[in-house]
Amino acid sequence: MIRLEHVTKIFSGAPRPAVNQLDLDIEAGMSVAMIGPSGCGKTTTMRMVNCLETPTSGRVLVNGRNVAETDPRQLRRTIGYVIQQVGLFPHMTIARNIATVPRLLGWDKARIDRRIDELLELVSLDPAIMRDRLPHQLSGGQRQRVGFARALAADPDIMLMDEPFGAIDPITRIKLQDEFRQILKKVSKTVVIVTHDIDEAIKMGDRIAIMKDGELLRYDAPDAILADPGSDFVRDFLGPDRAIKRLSLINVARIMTPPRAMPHGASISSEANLHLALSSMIERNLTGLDVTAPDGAIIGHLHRDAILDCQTA
Ligand SMILES: Nc1ncnc2c1ncn2[C@@H]1O[C@H](COP(=O)(O)OP(=O)(O)OP(=O)(O)O)[C@@H](O)[C@H]1O
Repeated sequence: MIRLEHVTKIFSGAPRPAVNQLDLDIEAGMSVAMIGPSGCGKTTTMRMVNCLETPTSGRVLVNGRNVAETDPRQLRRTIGYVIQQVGLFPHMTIARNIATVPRLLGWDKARIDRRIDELLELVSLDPAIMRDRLPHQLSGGQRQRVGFARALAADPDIMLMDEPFGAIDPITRIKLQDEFRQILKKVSKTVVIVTHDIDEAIKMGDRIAIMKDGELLRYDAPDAILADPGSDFVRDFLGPDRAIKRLSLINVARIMTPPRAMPHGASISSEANLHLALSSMIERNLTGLDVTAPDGAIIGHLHRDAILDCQTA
């Protein structure tokens, strides 16, 4: 777990602290999305966790140990770090890039080779095609997958991700968010992700930390924040469509009712969210949809009114 205790960071010559008296507890296995206006201290906070910045005062604890008393190189080997521009070594093959930390840890060649293939498959890249390529021979989305695989290589407990999808086109971005979230849940990592995108924060975070001027303004589950922003700043930050945003947190399966005798003829997956379901109904001018299981079988029915009722629940 990660704990920040009264952490303040003042850069020399700066008129005010970049991070001011920050207290934050992140339980093991939890994903936290940090969001806030540019310059509010998100990246500085994250960089203090892996010792790339040192707090002016206060303590940062990782798994109970004060990072100031830990060897920074050793610490960073136990923390995966993914950044926007990926930072792959340009003259090294994809395989060697992924092998960076395992090599530092002295793993034997066979173990490293197995891990490279396993990780490439995990991020949906074909090892036979990708292993020997150089970073410039990959698309931006593929490079981001490799950066993510590299960060996971030595199976760290913690993953720090600073705008990991910032440079990716919107369609690939949504796909990567879905995939990375699934992978991170499967391998149960503690995750801190910095983002500018509130939809990304809602999707990726079990909790959202909203910062302003170096201070933590709100730290709560996405649904709790969307249901009750608590301040004008947070309300404005979430945007005027927060009721619709809330729908993206609820799966169709949660409110579907048994299948109708007469199917609608238009369907949606039980794993889709209500935002998508409502959008699909509006687009097709329908009041309901059949709900299907992954094998295509109709397992339920979703009425538009049930979605609207959800908002008041
Ligand atoms: N190395 C540094 N030296 C001096 N000031 C810095 C340094 N790094 C960051 N700052 C300042 O600290 C404040 C917080 O910066 P930080 O990068 O943490 O913000 P952020 O919330 O991540 O911003 P953005 O969303 O634009 O990336 C800013 O005012 C920034 O100018």
